Amino acid sequence: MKVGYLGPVDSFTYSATTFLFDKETTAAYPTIVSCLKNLESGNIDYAVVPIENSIEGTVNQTLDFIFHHSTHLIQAEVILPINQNLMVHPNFSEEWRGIDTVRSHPQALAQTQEFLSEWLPEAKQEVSDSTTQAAEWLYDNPNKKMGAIASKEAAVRYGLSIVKEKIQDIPNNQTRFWVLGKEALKKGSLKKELCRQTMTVSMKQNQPGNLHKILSAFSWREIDLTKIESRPLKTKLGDYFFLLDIKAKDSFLIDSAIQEIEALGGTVKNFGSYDVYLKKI
Ligand SMILES: O=C(O)C(=O)C[C@]1(C(=O)O)C=C[C@@H](O)C=C1
Repeated sequence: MKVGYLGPVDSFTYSATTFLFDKETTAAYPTIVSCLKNLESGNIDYAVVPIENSIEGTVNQTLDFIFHHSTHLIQAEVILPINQNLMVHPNFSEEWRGIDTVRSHPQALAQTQEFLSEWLPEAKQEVSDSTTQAAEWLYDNPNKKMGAIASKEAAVRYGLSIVKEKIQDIPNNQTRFWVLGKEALKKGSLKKELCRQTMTVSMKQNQPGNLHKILSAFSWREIDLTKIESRPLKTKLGDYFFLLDIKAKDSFLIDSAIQEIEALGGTVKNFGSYDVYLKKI
């Protein structure tokens, strides 16, 4: 079995991956899309990718790829506490306030905007494919007056100095990661938090009451929606699909809600029913 993830080693996605899988089975990919494409082409059996953060919200790259291209289902979810750290090359640990650029994954930059605007208001913000990739870049460029935002583990791996820890805008920062694959994945040894089902719904055209009709199919059956979000369909301005997360209890009730939505002209795409696991620090 081979499990792909957004790497390199010590990215937050790596931490979510090794919570469920042996390190020996894992393979790092440089971007979310390359990881998901390798799943589609059969080079790996599962892909682990971030989907949502408590500060910055949905990871659109992940959602869009799954909606438009994926033939796999979500088989599990891991929720991970996320502590972001500002690190520099040890050459600059005394004068870190003078760094002119901070690099990280866009999600990590977004999670630390309050810190950056207070402590490094003049520094440029540059994006990297993952937090660890930014740390690796600092290691490769010891003479640049730059900082990276990444995990503690990444700082240790690349011999960088953490100058401020836990710099995310809220203390209880968490990210959800989805494990996609063809085969069901049950981790009997781990306590699951809940079962979730995720689907998208799109309606043929914008008509009054469309969203109300979708929601009422769930509400009168007392099905608990935990998230709803709209994303562009990428057809033309004003066309959207809706992403729905549901607390999965009774699959018969959910199936009948889907039938009702389809009878109303909606197109439903099932992303999967899966167990959710919480990793504690
Ligand atoms: O860059 C990483 O380390 C990742 O695993 C990606 C990612 C994300 O895309 O949300 C994962 C968790 C954090 O929210 C920040 C970055």
